[in-house]
This record gives sequence, structure tokens and C-alpha cells, in this order.
Amino acid sequence: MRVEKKTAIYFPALICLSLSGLFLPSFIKNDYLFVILNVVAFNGIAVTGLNLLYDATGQVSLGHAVFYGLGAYTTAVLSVTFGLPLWTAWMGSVAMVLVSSFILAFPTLRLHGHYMVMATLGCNIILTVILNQWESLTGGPSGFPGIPELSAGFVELSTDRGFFRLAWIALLGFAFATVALQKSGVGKIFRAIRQNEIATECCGTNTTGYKIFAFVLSALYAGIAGILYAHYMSFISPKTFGVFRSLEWVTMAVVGGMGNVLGGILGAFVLTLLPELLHALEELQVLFYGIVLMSVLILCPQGMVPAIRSLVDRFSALTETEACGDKSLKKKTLRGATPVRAGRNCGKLRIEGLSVNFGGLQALSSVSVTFDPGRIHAVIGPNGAGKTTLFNAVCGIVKPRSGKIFLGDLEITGFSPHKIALSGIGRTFQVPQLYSEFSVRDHVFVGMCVGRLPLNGMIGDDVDEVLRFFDLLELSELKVGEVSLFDKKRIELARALAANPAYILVDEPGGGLNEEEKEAVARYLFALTKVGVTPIVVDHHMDLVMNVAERVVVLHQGQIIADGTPDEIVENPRVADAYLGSRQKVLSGGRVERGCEGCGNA
Ligand SMILES: Nc1ncnc2c1ncn2[C@@H]1O[C@H](COP(=O)(O)OP(=O)(O)OP(=O)(O)O)[C@@H](O)[C@H]1O
Repeated sequence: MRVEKKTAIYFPALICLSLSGLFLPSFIKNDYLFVILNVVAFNGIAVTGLNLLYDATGQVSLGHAVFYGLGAYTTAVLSVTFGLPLWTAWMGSVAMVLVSSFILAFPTLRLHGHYMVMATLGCNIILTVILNQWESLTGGPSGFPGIPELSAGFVELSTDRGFFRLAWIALLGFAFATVALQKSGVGKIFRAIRQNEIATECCGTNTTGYKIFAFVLSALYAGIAGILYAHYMSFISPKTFGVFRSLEWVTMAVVGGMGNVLGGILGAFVLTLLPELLHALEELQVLFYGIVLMSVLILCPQGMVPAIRSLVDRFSALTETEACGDKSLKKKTLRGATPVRAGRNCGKLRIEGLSVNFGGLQALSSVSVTFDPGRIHAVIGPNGAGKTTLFNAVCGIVKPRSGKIFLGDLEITGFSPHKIALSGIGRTFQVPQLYSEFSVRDHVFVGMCVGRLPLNGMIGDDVDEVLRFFDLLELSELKVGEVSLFDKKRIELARALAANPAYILVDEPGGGLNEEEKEAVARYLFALTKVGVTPIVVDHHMDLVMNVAERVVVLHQGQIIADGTPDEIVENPRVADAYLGSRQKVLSGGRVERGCEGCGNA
């Protein structure tokens, strides 16, 4: 087994930046350089916010100059027009940015891809119009002069050189905080959402809440950069906060490496400095700017920092004297052999008159069925019968046209997927929905975060318990791209179990597996019942289904046509007509023994 090794470059690089910020003012004599470095810091803070947003949601905002502008204009208006003390003006600006970004987050985060980009772009255009038109408040196109400079007692902030220290401290503060957040459990959940939102939601994570948090936080970065900018320049005008500014930030993020904090700072540095360096070329300046930009993007399409990182990794792999194979795998000793988190008893899962339509197609028609806790159920039916739709409706992924779903006494109809997961229903997917950037361990971590603070330290041992239950401990540090389909199915089961469900809806666990692996799946399903979790299984493999399930429900064209024990189902002529073809076909399937001594922890 090979474990990918990454050289840690973040914190060392940030520490180098901190030291350079400390000593540069003593060495550089040219004051104009500090003007540029201060602008680098403002851009760097805003781009760090954009990278945080991308890391958490996978989405790009072309409107973050809105918050830059709101921060700058609010502090200007409050301190100059209303004569408020600076601290009060800053608080007002921060509040303005928080409230406006929170309000904007709701409609924009509902959109995906290009639509979100267009919506944020639209917001930026609207702000520019308001800043230009509301002359009595903003000064209109002529700008807003006379914003007070910052002063902090004995620290000189009125000069470019003096302000540099504050701007650099702010930039590094945001950078350190962002890297720490990205490396924390919250950062892991952010990345899980970016990689597979629906799977994360089905683990019980309120993905909308996390995305709003990321959006508001990233807006705050731009807002604070705006406040600093206003007090540094003493003059602001709408031109600074236009769409071009937002575009420039996104370009900086792309050039440095999307989602990468160091990349954002490097991108801000390069693209702020470049126009100054090309100044002498006069008319040819834009042409050369474009050539440099294109060259960087062609040579390192992932961005500059990821490109540097892979070079460093390659170099350190060459100089590595020790092989880093199995040795680096964490093989923790487990505390005792206590079973994993005991399943919850939430009562029966009751579905009453459930109908689901996709346009004119009725995928489910008045389906009523009750699943009892403690035994394995199966839902079978030919292709297109509505099995996955039934699972999706129970999990809240599709909204039913009519009908009700109860978990015990709690009606969960219309709940969002994460609320349903929190209520006690987990699931796996027909095609495993995993996180390509994550290790096996990280998947279980995401499931574990349900109802807990995502803190690495608090969750570590419990993750091991679940990994051990599914015999995944040995694979725990591997990425999902390095494991087999059978492993992927186990990872999904482990992630679902980690969320402490009462029921797990298991969609086609046997699909694509060989006989031996299917038998192992059967053993895991039995093991789940022993820790108080009730699996409801959809599968086309009759050998697997008929041998694990105590009760089988048959769907055909969106309706239940039979419900009984495996033997009753095999004998049912309607089922034979609709699906099985012949009784022999069922009986020919290989059998696994009921019960499973020694499987999982049970
Ligand atoms: N999102 C969707 N939009 C439109 N039609 C859909 C959607 N999802 C499912 N359907 C349709 O609903 C019907 C039931 O589909 P479903 O996937 O639930 O069947 P299934 O029993 O799980 O089939 P299979 O065994 O092939 O997975 C099918 O006709 C399918 O084409």
C-alpha cells in the first residue's frame, strides 16, 4: 500500500512571510514599494477570503468587491458624515458587511456554477450604480475625500512605511486563521461539501449552514480589507469597487492556485506588482500583462503554489532515504473491543401513501409500508420500479407529491436530508458517493461529526472503532482512488454507521462485487443488526437479498405488489411475472449462512 506524502510548506512559508514583514521596513529605502506592498496586503486579504469560499463550496464569487466597497464606504460615512469615533465606525462597517453578506448568501448559494457567478456579478454592478448615483451620501463618481487616517498611539500609521506593518499583520493574521480553519474539522467538512454535497448532507451535515458561514466569513475578509483601504487612502471612489476589482481577485486566486491560501497571497503579489514592473512599456503594458498571465496559466494550470508544491514533493521523494509505505500507516491499538456506537431505537419507519412524480412520470404511486427495527429488510423490483426513488424520498433528496413518512412518532416528511440523517436514517448510494481528495478515515470522520463539534481530537478514537467494525483500519490512510469497489461500499457503510443511525438504507451493496465480497457484505449487514442498526437493502442480486432479508417488499412500476418473507416472495406468482421470471432463478442463488460469528465487532 502506498501512502501519499506531502511536504508541509504552509506554516513555514507563512512564518517566512511574517519575518519578512518584520524586517523589510528596516532594509527597503524606497517608500513607493510600501505603497505597492500595502495594496498587495489588501488584495491578499480579499483573495484569501475568496479562497476560503472556494474551498468550502467549490464556488467562485465575482462580486466580492461589493463587501470591499461596503466596508470602505460605511466606515467613511460613519466617521466623516456622522462624526462617529473610529472604533464605532469600524464596528458599523463590520456589521454592515455581515448583515449584507448574510442576506445575499441565501439567494446566491442556492445557485450553482455559472449562475452563482452571474448573480454575484450582478450584485457588484448594482453596488457600483448605487455608489455613483447616491451622491449625497457617497459623493458619487467624484469620490469621498477626507477619511481620517489611522493612528495607534506610539505606532506610526500615517506613512506608507508605517501602515505596512499593520497591513502585513492583518494579511498574515487572516492567512494563519484561514490555514488553521482549513486544517480543522470544520475545514474537513467544508471540503467534504465541496466534493460531494448531497452525500455530506445525507450524513447529517447542514450543508447550507456551512456554506452560508463560509460566504459570510469570506465577505468579512473583503470588508475588513475595504476598511483598511479607506483609512489608508483617505479617499475612495466607486471605480475601486467595480466588477474589475472582483475579476482581478478571482484572477489572482486562479494564478496562485484556487482554494490555496499561500497561492492567493502569491497571486496578489505577482498581479499587483506586474503592472508596476511593466509600466515602462507604456502601450505594450497590457499586451505583456496578458502574455505573462497566459504563460503562467498554461505552464501551471493548477496555479503557482500547487505547481511549486508538486516540485517540492517530487524533490523530497527523490531525497527520501526511507520508504514511506505501510510504516506510516496509523495502526492504533483500540481501547477494548467495545462495539461501535450502539444504534438508536427510533421506533418503526412508517411510509403512508407516498407518491413521487418526475414531470409526467409517476415513479411512486401511493406506497405504504412499515419497516420494523431489528431485522434486515429488502426492497426489490425490476429496473425502474422506483426503489431508489423510495430511498431518495425517505432521505429527503426528492420531495414527494403526497404521502407521509414517520420515524417512530416523528413525522419527517419534507425534512431536509441532513435533518433526516440527524433523526436517525443513514444511507449508501447505488454508485458510491465518496470524496476523491479524502482518506478512508476522513470519510468516517465526516459521518462522526453528526450532532458533534467537528474536532479532530474528540472524534479520533470513535473513528477507529467504526473503521475496525468494517475491517478498514488497515486502509484508513488511503485515498478512495486507491481502494477497490468492495472497499468503497464498506467506506459508505462505515460513514453511514458513524452518524449513529437507527436505519441505514443500503442501495445495491452487491452491485459489481464477486461472490466472496457479496458474502462479506451479507456479514456486515448481519453485524449491523447486532449493534442495533436496521439495514433496508435494495439489490438485484437475489442470492444476497433472499439470504439476508427477513422480509422482502417488491416494487413494480412504482407500486408494492408483494410483501412477505423470502419464501413467500419466491412463491408469489405476481412477483414471478413482474420480476423474477421463475422460482428456479431465485433458488439457484448461492446462500450465506444467517448470523455471523466474529464479523465486525459484534
Ligand atoms: N431525477 C429523476 N428525474 C426524472 N425521472 C427519474 C428521476 N429519478 C428516477 N426517475 C425515473 O423514475 C423511475 C424510477 O426510477 P428508480 O431509479 O427509482 O428505479 P429503480 O427501481 O431504483 O431502478 P434501478 O434498479 O434500475 O436502479 C424510472 O422510470 C426513472 O427513469
